Amino acid sequence: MALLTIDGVWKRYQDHAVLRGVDLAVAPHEVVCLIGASGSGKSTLLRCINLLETVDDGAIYLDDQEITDVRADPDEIRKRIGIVFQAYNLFPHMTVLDNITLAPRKVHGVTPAQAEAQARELLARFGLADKAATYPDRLSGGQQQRVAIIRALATNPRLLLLDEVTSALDPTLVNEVLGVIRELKQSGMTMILATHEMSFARDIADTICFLDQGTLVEHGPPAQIFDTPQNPRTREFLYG
Ligand SMILES: Nc1ncnc2c1ncn2[C@@H]1O[C@H](COP(=O)(O)OP(=O)(O)OP(=O)(O)O)[C@@H](O)[C@H]1O
Repeated sequence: MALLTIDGVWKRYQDHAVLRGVDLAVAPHEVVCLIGASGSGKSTLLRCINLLETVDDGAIYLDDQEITDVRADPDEIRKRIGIVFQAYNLFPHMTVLDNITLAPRKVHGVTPAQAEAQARELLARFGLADKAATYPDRLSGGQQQRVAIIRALATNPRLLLLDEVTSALDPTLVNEVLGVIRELKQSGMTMILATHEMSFARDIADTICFLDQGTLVEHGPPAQIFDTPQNPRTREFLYG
């Protein structure tokens, strides 16, 4: 059974259709990478899944519950779907620990002691145990992005969405964030990533989805999409 099902999703801004009937099923523990030119709709699709955008047509299901239903509670859904952006968006006036525990405490009713214990466990797991009391501006970009990923994990999401999480980083810092993503894959986390890094996508994805002007043109295992793309638009995008 799919963990996430995207069923005929359309998104329009004014008259411009940014997503055109996207269908996709994501299995538990699957890692999906969205690739495609700038403006093809990768971020918009992630934002629709996290309910940061409303869909105009179609539906999205998480564990068979329609999350795009108007009666669904966005806060409850977002507890189950973490999202991390290119710009880490940490709160500058809060320590690392407070950034991580904020949502579990304030939105999800976890006790401060429980939230702190879990945050410290995650910090230790990702090599940042000594940064709990540090403010974001004292951290490198790679460390800030790792904290942002930990913050998204702090509500124990079923699914993690990662939108170009290495694009703002100095190349030397990219690997530490990619390492975190690899470790999450090993631990069985279901993830959907939007990325421009083809070698990373090939390395980490179970499934590559190629989006072109809002249409999911082709999807399949990395070897199939990169070595034997079936659609001429995929070939054009990958090999010019
Ligand atoms: N709030 C908005 N209002 C109007 N148009 C928007 C809005 N958000 C996105 N768009 C448009 O939707 C299209 C898809 O954008 P989106 O950011 O999803 O693409 P993307 O594939 O993630 O691009 P990139 O790789 O550059 O991040 C673009 O044409 C963009 O200009």
